[in-house]
Amino acid sequence: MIEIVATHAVVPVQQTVPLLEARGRVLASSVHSAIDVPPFDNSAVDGYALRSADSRLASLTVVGRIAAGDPAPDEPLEAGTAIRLFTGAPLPPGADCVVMQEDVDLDGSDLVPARVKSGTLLPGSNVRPKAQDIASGNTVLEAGQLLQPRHLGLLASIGQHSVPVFERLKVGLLSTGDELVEPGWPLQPGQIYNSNRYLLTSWLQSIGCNVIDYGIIADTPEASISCLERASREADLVISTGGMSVGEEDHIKAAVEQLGELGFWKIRMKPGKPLAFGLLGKHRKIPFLGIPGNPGAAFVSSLVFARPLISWLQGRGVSESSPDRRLQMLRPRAERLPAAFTRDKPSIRRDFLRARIENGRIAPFDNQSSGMLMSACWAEGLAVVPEYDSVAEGQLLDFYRLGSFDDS
Ligand SMILES: Nc1nc2c(c(=O)[nH]1)N[C@H]1C(S)=C(S)[C@@H](COP(=O)(O)OP(=O)(O)OC[C@H]3O[C@@H](n4cnc5c(N)ncnc54)[C@H](O)[C@@H]3O)O[C@H]1N2
Ligand code: MOO
Repeated sequence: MIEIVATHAVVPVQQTVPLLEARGRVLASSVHSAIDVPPFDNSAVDGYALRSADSRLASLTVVGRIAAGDPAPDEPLEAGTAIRLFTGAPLPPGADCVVMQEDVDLDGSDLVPARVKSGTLLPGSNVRPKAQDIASGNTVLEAGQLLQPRHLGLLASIGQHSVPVFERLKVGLLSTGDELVEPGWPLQPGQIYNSNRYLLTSWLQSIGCNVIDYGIIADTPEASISCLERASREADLVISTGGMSVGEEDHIKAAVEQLGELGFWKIRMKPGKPLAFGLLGKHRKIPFLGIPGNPGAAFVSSLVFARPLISWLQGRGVSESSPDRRLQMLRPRAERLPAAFTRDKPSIRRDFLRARIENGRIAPFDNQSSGMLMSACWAEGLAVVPEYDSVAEGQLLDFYRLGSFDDS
């Protein structure tokens, strides 16, 4: 899937946004620092700056005071003297260490290093040297980095007030199914509420996408073709839910074939079997992901398939040296944890169980029906039972915490 996308996808367009609007966006070009951080040698503690050789003296004379925010004095510190200073204050020239105030006594302007153990105050003690964190010219972040609060803090530390990011991915979302009704309306016999639209819209927004919501599309070939054709012009990625299976009312697959090409359909995964992937459009080809209608299947397949695809299209990891490395970086990380259950009958599909960790072991939700969302809300993650495998109690399985899909 990613190989096909990599062939057709274009690098997203860049824009510059203020730092406080950049959380969850993807950095469009690498950032180099124009300054040293910290910009000057400064004290790591509240105390007194001195020459380390003078720490053996019985007393030193305190000759001044430097607060954080003050400039360093011009004159070098003379032998036998010390300067009162505070955490973050610049080290005066001539001084090479700072003694903590708890380790000294003060007698008027005389400083007595009463509790300084011999040989412990050395050049550099309690000093944070200039450029300790970042040297001017260093690359601090690579293009393709997903910007989290810590990255914004780093960018602020080098004085950057705006940041180049890729434009938000536009995801066209459509729900199919004549049985679907929006929440807020009464249910008629045979109807159910459209939960996938809310699950997927809010999730897509939470991972930095702009959602173009096409609502509920009637189960007809005409409606499916017309909506997908429009979406292929307006969106960068189209996701549909429902209509992927084998019934006469399932028209999405045929519409994709007519408007572009179907890459694959059906996958040995549970839930999520009728998942489809394709490309829409004759000239500008945009990816299409058909997610099964069952809400539990929509939940699992959006994490397992849509998430890495979206990350790729968002430009994450563009600085990686090869597509394989990039893909590796975009994959969620699994933990290996023992099963608290047994399963005798192997399945021909890879099973993604909605599960919790209880006493360090994987405990799946009782009912794994793909029509259910209670299991998704109860779960802390997805446990993977490989295809053709039975499970013995204590057997180690891959467990993907739900957060691992979004933080990777
Ligand atoms: N004869 C076969 N029938 C089915 C097969 C199969 O292989 N052979 N596969 C089953 C599996 S597995 C799944 S998963 C579903 C997927 O079907 P579709 O993707 O075609 O989805 P629908 O038929 O439209 O709906 C399935 C189910 O989900 C409900 N649904 C649909 N959309 C929503 C929504 N937006 N919000 C809430 N619920 C939704 C719908 O009412 C159905 O109950 O097919 C099996 N059948
Ligand atoms: O693949 Mo379906 O999602 O098992 O119910």
